Amino acid sequence: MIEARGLGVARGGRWLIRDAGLRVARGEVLGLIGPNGSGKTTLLRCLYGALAPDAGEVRLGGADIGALPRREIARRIAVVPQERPDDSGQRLREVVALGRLPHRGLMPGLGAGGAAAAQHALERVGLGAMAERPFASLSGGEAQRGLIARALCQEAPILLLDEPTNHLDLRYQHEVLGLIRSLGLTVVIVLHDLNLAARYCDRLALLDGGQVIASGPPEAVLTPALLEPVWQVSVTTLPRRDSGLHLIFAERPLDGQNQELFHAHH
Ligand SMILES: Nc1ncnc2c1ncn2[C@@H]1O[C@H](COP(=O)(O)OP(=O)(O)OP(=O)(O)O)[C@@H](O)[C@H]1O
Repeated sequence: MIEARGLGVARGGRWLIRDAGLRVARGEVLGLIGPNGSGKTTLLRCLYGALAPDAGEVRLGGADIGALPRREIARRIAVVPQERPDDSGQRLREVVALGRLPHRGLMPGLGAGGAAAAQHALERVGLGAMAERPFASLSGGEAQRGLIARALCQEAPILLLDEPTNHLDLRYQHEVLGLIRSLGLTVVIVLHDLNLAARYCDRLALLDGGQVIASGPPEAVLTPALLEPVWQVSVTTLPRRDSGLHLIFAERPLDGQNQELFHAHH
């Protein structure tokens, strides 16, 4: 449904992304993982046409995204970016309702359907009671959930998210990722927390130095052999009771304390 082939982005004589390829099937949740500066945001921006690649192409439903009008892309792809929008004194419900823009006709005004969609999206992220709050007054986590509500309100079949759990406490990390999974959308999500990636993604793509160095199901990508050279930490994988795996990190090769923790789980 969305596919990148041979993507390259160059800046200042350096490839930020090099020969990157990925394919996301309909209804699949793909996690983009990789260390700081590995090119995750750059790749994501190419996927929604915000950045034109210097090599390769992104295909959306078979068409080159570079040839599609912005409004058409917005009907098909909703984005939760890393940065908060510039504050223009809007209330939360107004920011969320902006998600309806690609569905509006030429007539101004949101209409009752749009207002109901905004309220419904706010309730899904647990912010139903805060609709009238100025967006600027929200905490980091509330604002983040507000931007997710804006994307849900857009009702696009593809959802791209850049570190959506950044400001969220533990409860909302799981609630929001559980919600995203339950929507049945095609999702590409940048995640720093590899345990969340293991739990909520169908497949992972591992970026390092602008290249996709591994991709596949979490069990195939989250291995000590792949992760340790990339992050320069020691990695231990533990099976989870409910299937899947859990990772433990240490600065050095396993010391006595981590060995004890490991054995306590077995
Ligand atoms: N316009 C630009 N000009 C030069 N270098 C850039 C530009 N934009 C990004 N970069 C560099 O490209 C590399 C990849 O950046 P990117 O933001 O895609 O990484 P990331 O994996 O999302 O990182 P993080 O985990 O820190 O958010 C970084 O080294 C960054 O400094």
